Amino acid sequence: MTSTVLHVSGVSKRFGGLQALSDVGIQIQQGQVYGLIGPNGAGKTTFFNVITGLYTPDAGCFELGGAPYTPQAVHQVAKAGIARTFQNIRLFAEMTALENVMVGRHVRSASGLIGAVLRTPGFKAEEAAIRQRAQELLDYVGIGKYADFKARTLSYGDQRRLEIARALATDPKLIALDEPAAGMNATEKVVLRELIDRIRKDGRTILLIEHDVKLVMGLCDRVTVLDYGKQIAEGTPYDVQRNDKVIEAYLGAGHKNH
Ligand SMILES: Nc1ncnc2c1ncn2[C@@H]1O[C@H](COP(=O)(O)OP(=O)(O)OP(=O)(O)O)[C@@H](O)[C@H]1O
Repeated sequence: MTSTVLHVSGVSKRFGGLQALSDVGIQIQQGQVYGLIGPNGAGKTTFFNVITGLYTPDAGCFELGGAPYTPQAVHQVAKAGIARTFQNIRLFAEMTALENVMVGRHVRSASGLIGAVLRTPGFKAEEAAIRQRAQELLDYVGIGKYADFKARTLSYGDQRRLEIARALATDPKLIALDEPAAGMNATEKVVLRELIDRIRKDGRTILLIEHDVKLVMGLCDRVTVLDYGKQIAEGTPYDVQRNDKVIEAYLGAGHKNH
């Protein structure tokens, strides 16, 4: 039986005179990789930012895990169960890879800030468990041997994998990846694809914005295509690729062909 992890409908967002999103909706089922594609400026990042609480929409209904969900402050979004990565990697550059993942895990910690400041026994035990889990996640994404390296010293591809480990550390209902393959070379993309596939096989649900259409088509169960803020197609990669509006949006005048 499938269950809906994220149900979003009627999302609109205007920036001054620009309608960046008009009545956009998606439904993501448990265990799916769901792709969001579209030419430059189509509204993908805006949609992502609305779902993850960075932008307040002008309209829209949201349900996460079957319950009403209001994407407001970013930390509330993480607590509600959506973890995201960013187009421009956002790691704590001077912290180690392990510490970066531990920060993600603290979203779920019980002893909280007071426990951390007072270093209560409960906090220390929890800290050890968080450390162990963080190491497991680094191993899982394939960079366990870099646990003690500062994040800024890792290669681009490894930094992206570290971001994914940090997102997984929050035990999210949905993991939202914003252009995870951006700037990667062909070999790194293959490794990334394997990793996303593995995350899916382990029962996680993924929303993916990606410019690399080949990657999206190879990975996703369903895809939504945006163009000028409108949803021009939704369906399986097979169907979407053959949709006339999609072909026009990607190849038509005024758009850069990806
Ligand atoms: N904070 C903002 N203020 C004003 N306009 C914005 C803002 N964010 C996005 N826009 C505009 O909204 C439109 C959609 O942009 P968005 O970044 O969501 O597109 P995108 O599909 O993610 O593009 P890209 O593929 O280039 O990342 C663009 O015309 C953009 O200039």
